[in-house]
Amino acid sequence: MKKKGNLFVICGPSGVGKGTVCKELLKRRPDIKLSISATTRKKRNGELEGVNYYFISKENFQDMINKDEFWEYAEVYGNLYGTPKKYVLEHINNGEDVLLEIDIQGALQIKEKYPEGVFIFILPPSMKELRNRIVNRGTDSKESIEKRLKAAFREIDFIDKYDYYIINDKLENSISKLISIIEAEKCRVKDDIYKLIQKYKEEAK
Ligand SMILES: Nc1nc2c(ncn2[C@@H]2O[C@H](COP(=O)(O)OP(=O)(O)O)[C@@H](O)[C@H]2O)c(=O)[nH]1
Ligand SMILES: Nc1ncnc2c1ncn2[C@@H]1O[C@H](COP(=O)(O)OP(=O)(O)O)[C@@H](O)[C@H]1O
Repeated sequence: MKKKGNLFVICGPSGVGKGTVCKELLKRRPDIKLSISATTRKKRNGELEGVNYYFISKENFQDMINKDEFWEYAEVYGNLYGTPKKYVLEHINNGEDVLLEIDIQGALQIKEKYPEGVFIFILPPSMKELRNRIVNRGTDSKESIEKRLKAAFREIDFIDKYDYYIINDKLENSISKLISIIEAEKCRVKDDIYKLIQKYKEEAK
């Protein structure tokens, strides 16, 4: 059986820089596969279909739920978001590492189904800076910003569900930390190590 790839799940409050960190990571590590989620949220200026999300109608989203095509899905800030199951499982089973950028409700569902996933929480340097980042991004209404900031406190309370945290202060440092986590996980002693040990034993015969 082929060695499975790792699953990395990135979470954190809106505006903390998850998208920015993931984008930068993938530039440096094109070997990592990013799962593109489906959402019923409206496309923001500059976002692209099939790059940021698959932007679909509520009816199509429901259709995907009915066909059991999501690995997880949740309602976040009034819109539906889901991880298409096929892409993720195909790549993991093919030995490739997969990155998910999802909310806490989704992360908890994945943790149930796939506890060997690596759960990483991105924290802001301060709540003041978090607000600045959401405001300066310029993509959200005042109401949407308040919704996101309130949710930030609720999400932070789940920190004990995660394996790692990264304070996204300087982007460069955050990327280095994330790459260190990814590399460390590749060296974790897991079931597949026994096959290698067996091979060593065979060689020594
Ligand atoms: N459960 C779940 N959450 C998702 C998925 N895709 C994105 N999200 C989360 O939905 C939230 C809103 O994302 P988005 O609309 O891009 O807004 P932003 O976080 O303000 O940039 C974020 O917490 C994302 O991590 C998904 O497939 N499943
Ligand atoms: N390390 C950082 N330092 C300063 N600004 C950042 C950093 N990371 C991201 N940003 C900025 O913060 C804003 C929110 O980032 P974004 O990636 O959209 O967050 P999220 O995906 O978590 O909602 C963007 O304007 C982005 O350029």
